[in-house]
Amino acid sequence: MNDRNHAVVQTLVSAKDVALGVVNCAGQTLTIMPGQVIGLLGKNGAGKTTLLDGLLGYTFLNAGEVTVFGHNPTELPAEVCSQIGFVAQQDDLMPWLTGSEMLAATRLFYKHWNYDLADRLVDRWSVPTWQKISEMSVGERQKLALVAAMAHEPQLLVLDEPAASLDPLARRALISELIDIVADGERSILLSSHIFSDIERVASHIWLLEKGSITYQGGLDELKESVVRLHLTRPLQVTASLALTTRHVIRTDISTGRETWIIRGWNEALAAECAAQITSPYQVEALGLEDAFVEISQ
Ligand SMILES: Nc1ncnc2c1ncn2[C@@H]1O[C@H](COP(=O)(O)OP(=O)(O)OP(=O)(O)O)[C@@H](O)[C@H]1O
Repeated sequence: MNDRNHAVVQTLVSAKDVALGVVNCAGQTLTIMPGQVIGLLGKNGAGKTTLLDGLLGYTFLNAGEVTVFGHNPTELPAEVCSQIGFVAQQDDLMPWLTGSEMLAATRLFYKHWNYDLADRLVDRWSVPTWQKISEMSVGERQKLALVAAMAHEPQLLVLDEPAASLDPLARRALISELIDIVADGERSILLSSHIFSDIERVASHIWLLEKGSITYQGGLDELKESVVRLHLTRPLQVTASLALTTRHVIRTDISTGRETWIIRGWNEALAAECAAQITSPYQVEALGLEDAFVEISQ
């Protein structure tokens, strides 16, 4: 097998030039590789759910091409479907079944079902499996949907805001399960969430969706390091023009005696330019993921 074939086999999901609904990723290729945990971030209405639906073949694309395990996602063979676990933002559980009946029905679709894992998750999350789904709370339904998506140990787990209705204990349990899932480097997770502390705990990579377009695809740490606040003392004294730096300033706050630049694309070259040319005191403030997202999205 040559390197090119090897790369194709290894890529779990590839999405090129995808357009559907508000999503327009013309000129962009998104990939999910084994072992990656991708946090999909974006404001309300950015198109996260739309993109996930397109990647999994639940919605037809207007343009572009997606492959999932090398197949068109609208025509996935059964053995590929069994390698995918999905929890939708709004669950589609059958309300007339009890939790146990629902899990029993779900496992009929899979050759592999880890009974111990399902029992452990039900126990850990105190899912009332004897109750009818229609009588469960929103959080209990979300936990049941997670058990159903995880018990067949899929190679690709796709979660659309999986923790939105979970209490902090259940959320922590979910994150530790997700960390265990990817520990062997073989399985991958794509999850959208507005809970940035969760994303920071579990994600290796980030897809940042802004108004339907991916504006960042890369490592979590690299994203955090690329957005800084530069706090400058006024009046600002520079020895030459800061052409490179100022091109990357996305916002400026000015108050008495202080000036703050929000810089996107911070790197060694910009740091060196500032160090060489700004003679008045200044500090560089590194940001957490949530602050970086807020600054980028304003
Ligand atoms: N069923 C639908 N019918 C018509 N338009 C829709 C539908 N679902 C989504 N949209 C449109 O697509 C846009 C993106 O919605 P989507 O659910 O993908 O956003 P999102 O990033 O997941 O948002 P949120 O963070 O609020 O879940 C919405 O603003 C809406 O205009």
